[in-house]
Amino acid sequence: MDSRRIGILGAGSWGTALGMHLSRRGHRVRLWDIDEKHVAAVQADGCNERFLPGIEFPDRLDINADLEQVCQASQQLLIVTPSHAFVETLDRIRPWLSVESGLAWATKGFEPGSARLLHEVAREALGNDLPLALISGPSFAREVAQGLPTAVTVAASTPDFGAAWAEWLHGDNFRAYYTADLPGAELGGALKNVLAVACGIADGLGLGGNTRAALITRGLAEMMRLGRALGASPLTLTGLAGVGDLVLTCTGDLSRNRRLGLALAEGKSLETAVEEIGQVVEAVRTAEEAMRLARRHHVEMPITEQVYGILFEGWSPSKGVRVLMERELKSETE
Ligand SMILES: NC(=O)c1ccc[n+]([C@@H]2O[C@H](COP(=O)([O-])OP(=O)(O)OC[C@H]3O[C@@H](n4cnc5c(N)ncnc54)[C@H](O)[C@@H]3O)[C@@H](O)[C@H]2O)c1
Ligand SMILES: O=P(O)(O)OC[C@H](O)CO
Repeated sequence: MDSRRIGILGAGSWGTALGMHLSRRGHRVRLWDIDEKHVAAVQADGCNERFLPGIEFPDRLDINADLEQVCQASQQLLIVTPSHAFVETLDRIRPWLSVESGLAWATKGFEPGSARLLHEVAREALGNDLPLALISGPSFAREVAQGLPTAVTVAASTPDFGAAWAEWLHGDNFRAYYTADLPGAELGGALKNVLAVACGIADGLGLGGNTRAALITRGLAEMMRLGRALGASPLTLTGLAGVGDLVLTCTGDLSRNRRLGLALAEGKSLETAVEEIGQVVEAVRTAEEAMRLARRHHVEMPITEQVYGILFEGWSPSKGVRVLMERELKSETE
């Protein structure tokens, strides 16, 4: 296997888990994080106690607060910050990006304020020649860090770059499929977070399995409608980056977005719930951006709209369910 020197920007749970996996695959991996105290703690502990407690770092993985050192030492750069930090991280690492290195990321979300997909942001910032790739799909960080079987999608702007990232990732209980559909892989990874909040709310209210299945399925219909407007392939949305991640996040209690829904159903405020979770909960920003896109493209997204209303307009979770149930009769495939 072609072993690479990889720099990962963002040493939260997902950046660290991907770093662990890639170093087990034989790559030399350097993590960087903006939080210097966090970096110092990881260096002292030999593991990421804050986000992945109890899982020791393998050989060939270390962490550094010096961005220049990490970027200079790396052949490939992978951004794994929350979506709100994507653009500033891109700007920081721009001096070390080239057509040979390309750029990859595993962030899920939109650019806050514009609702642009991250590949659109990267394309505008870096031009058309630099290869881009993103990693998406059903992948809880803790399970990847533990080496449990996982399958993801790598979407890339060129077949060579997609195949290269898939090969660097693939192996050691980790399958990577590749596709050219960047909008599909990005939309699936972003929108599923909002739908997971809806499922968390429904489960927290004790509404049962029928409701959960209905939310997942009709949530997929929302994804498909917006996907059609943005040029995503339905095949991607029924693959790992769509249905796969939707099912995982809507049903798995490791999901921070699902746990936000459970906390809201208990009557906790958004601020308290997010603070208690203590990690990024992408649905909060994504709900806002998804509604912006729905309005811009005249796409009906009633579940997303209810989640938005509950998060930002003070709508009650139980009323949200009633509104969805009382919508007018329509064809399932509309
Ligand atoms: N955790 C998972 O299971 C998982 C899986 C797949 C995708 N993702 C996605 O990966 C992204 C990162 O999530 P996470 O779970 O690692 O979050 P996290 O909350 O575990 O950690 C976030 C990390 O980002 C760092 N950070 C914050 N602002 C930064 C900035 N301006 N510059 C650089 N670093 C900054 C923080 O210091 C922290 O270390 C999200 O978009 C998430 O949806 C997460
Ligand atoms: O914990 P969540 O809800 O951010 O989900 C993590 C991953 O995106 C699951 O694929």
